[in-house]
Amino acid sequence: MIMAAPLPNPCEQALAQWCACEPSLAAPSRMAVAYSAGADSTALLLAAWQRWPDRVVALHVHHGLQAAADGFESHARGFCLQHGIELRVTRVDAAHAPGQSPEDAARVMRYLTLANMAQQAQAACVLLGQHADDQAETLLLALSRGAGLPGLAAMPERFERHGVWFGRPLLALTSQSLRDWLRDSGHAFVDDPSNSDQRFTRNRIRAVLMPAWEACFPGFRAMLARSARHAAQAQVLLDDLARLDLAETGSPPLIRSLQRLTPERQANALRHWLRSSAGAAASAAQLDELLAQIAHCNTRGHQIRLKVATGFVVRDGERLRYTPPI
Ligand SMILES: Nc1ncnc2c1ncn2[C@@H]1O[C@H](COP(=O)(O)OP(=O)(O)OP(=O)(O)O)[C@@H](O)[C@H]1O
Repeated sequence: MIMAAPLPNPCEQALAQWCACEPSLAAPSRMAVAYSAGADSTALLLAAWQRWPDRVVALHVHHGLQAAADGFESHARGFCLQHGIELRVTRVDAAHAPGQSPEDAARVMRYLTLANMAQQAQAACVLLGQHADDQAETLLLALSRGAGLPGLAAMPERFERHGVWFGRPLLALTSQSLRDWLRDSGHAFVDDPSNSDQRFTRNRIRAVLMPAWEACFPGFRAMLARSARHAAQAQVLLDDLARLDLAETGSPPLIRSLQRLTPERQANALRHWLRSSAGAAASAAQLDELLAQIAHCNTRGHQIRLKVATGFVVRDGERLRYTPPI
């Protein structure tokens, strides 16, 4: 009897291509995979384990608040035991701040926890399982919220957070291709029940918008990914321009120097200053108001005090200053 050859895991090629752009990861001493026990990170974990058999560590974050979290952890333990993959688990309880959604709080806590675990494991990088559908959803979500370029750039293939490198090697693969491979190869994974909860905007985009786009524009995911890359490139240029302008205005910026820039360049420089010095994201309305205040700041007595993010931008003599919340 002729045995069918095992199907190749599509993540293996995607991982090889991603690594080819990362010469520093040609021979990592340790590599971490953020493993939720869901479909995507399961396929990714198996590809990473195939590539670096003795150097992969799976990192699982147990979200204590979620009812199904115990089940995810026990599945993750069983799966890693079965394959001889080292697994590390950390339990977190991410309480959300007023005005912050529970999902955002959980995401922020997850990245911090993954970074800490990766440092303890001395891993060169943490690989994440987001794919082309996630990227398309992120872009559609950004468009629906009127996002600027940083939002339209969607998710980068690599980024640094909390002193640790994170990578997304699967951004060109569709969710369906990963699930088909897992099913055909007989690998088990868990489905997070909250992924089908229609109260979440992202889930409505997945259930309603994505099939409609696919019906009108087959293969639209690759096109959206291309748009996101264009936006990311343009954002790099805007960041370069902001750094040049802030070198002229000083940081914190001199009000008179800001006034010499066009309003668009002022807004770009201020956004960059607030983000890089205080981690503060100004809304479009807040920036408009700040630009109007700067334009009218022509006398010694002109005060500026504007709420931006959770703190205030104030006039401090000749300069602006950001005061974070106490
Ligand atoms: N609890 C967790 N522990 C470790 N990593 C996680 C966890 N939740 C998510 N991740 C990582 O973040 C990526 C994106 O998270 P997201 O919530 O979109 O995925 P998921 O549906 O929970 O899981 P998967 O992407 O594996 O199907 C995952 O692919 C995985 O790499």
